[in-house]
Amino acid sequence: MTHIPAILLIVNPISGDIDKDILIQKVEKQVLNEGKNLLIYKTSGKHDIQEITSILKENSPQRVLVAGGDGTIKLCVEALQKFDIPLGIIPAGSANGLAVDLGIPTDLNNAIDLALNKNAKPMDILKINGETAIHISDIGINASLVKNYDKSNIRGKLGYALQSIPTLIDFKETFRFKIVANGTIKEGHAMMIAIANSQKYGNGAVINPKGKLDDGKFEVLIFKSLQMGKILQTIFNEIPFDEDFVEMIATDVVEITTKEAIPFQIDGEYIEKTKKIEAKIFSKQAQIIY
Ligand SMILES: Nc1ncnc2c1ncn2[C@@H]1O[C@H](COP(=O)(O)OP(=O)(O)OP(=O)(O)O)[C@@H](O)[C@H]1O
Repeated sequence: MTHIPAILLIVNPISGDIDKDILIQKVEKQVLNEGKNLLIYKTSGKHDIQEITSILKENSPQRVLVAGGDGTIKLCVEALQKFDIPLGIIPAGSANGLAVDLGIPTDLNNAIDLALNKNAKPMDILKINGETAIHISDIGINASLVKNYDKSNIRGKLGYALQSIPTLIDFKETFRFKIVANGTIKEGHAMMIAIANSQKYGNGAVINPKGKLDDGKFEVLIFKSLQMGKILQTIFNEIPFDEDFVEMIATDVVEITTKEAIPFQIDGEYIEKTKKIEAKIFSKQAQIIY
């Protein structure tokens, strides 16, 4: 009996606002045209990593396609850790931070075509306080903005813009930090410290122009300035990144401690206030198609 190669499509039914039935039909059509089998797994939000792992073991798909936002991509990256299978991304979340950063097409047909046909490239993955991180994490003013946005009902760019007002009320002063990286210690005051392997937030704002996804290093970006307006304009992608205004440390491991507990987010998801962050890079842990 000849073996028919399989493609596994992992769909988050609740992420973003794309119609997932149409998405599945489009993927199905292309996969069948290529003479392959399509397996579909819809996430439930519970035990997804275990479920995906057993499908991978049983079916050894040629590639995995994920339709969801950063949270869904992250769980696929975790499930794929022990397998050498490429992961293609079909942006179907609300913000799609990593997909924007990787330049994945927003057009559904083009994204599917790329995910099914292009070769994968290795990508470094971060562990931050024990959590897998695939995009940009930070403490300070942006994490505070993410927290306020999560609590509000207005989505999208306007939602973020509106939350800049309560964020500025909450977050008026710099915080004291200590960074240990590359065998050196740096201390000072900052409005925000980001940990980034890639370059851009989901709105396209470049905050880490030197970020490379496969160099075994990530960047710690210290936004020291008290010019709050300029920081927010950078985050909102209204002004270009100004190197003079941000200090950058390239490293493979970092410990950041702060005097007080500071708002903290990983990949657009608010975690909690924290006083200590430990981050480490794991070189070329994922095979991503982009
Ligand atoms: N069937 C489901 N019901 C409820 N929650 C789910 C389900 N499937 C997945 N989830 C949850 O969805 C979250 C991931 O969503 P994801 O980040 O991919 O989308 P998003 O929030 O719309 O996009 P983005 O991160 O781009 O803003 C995870 O917390 C996961 O547990």
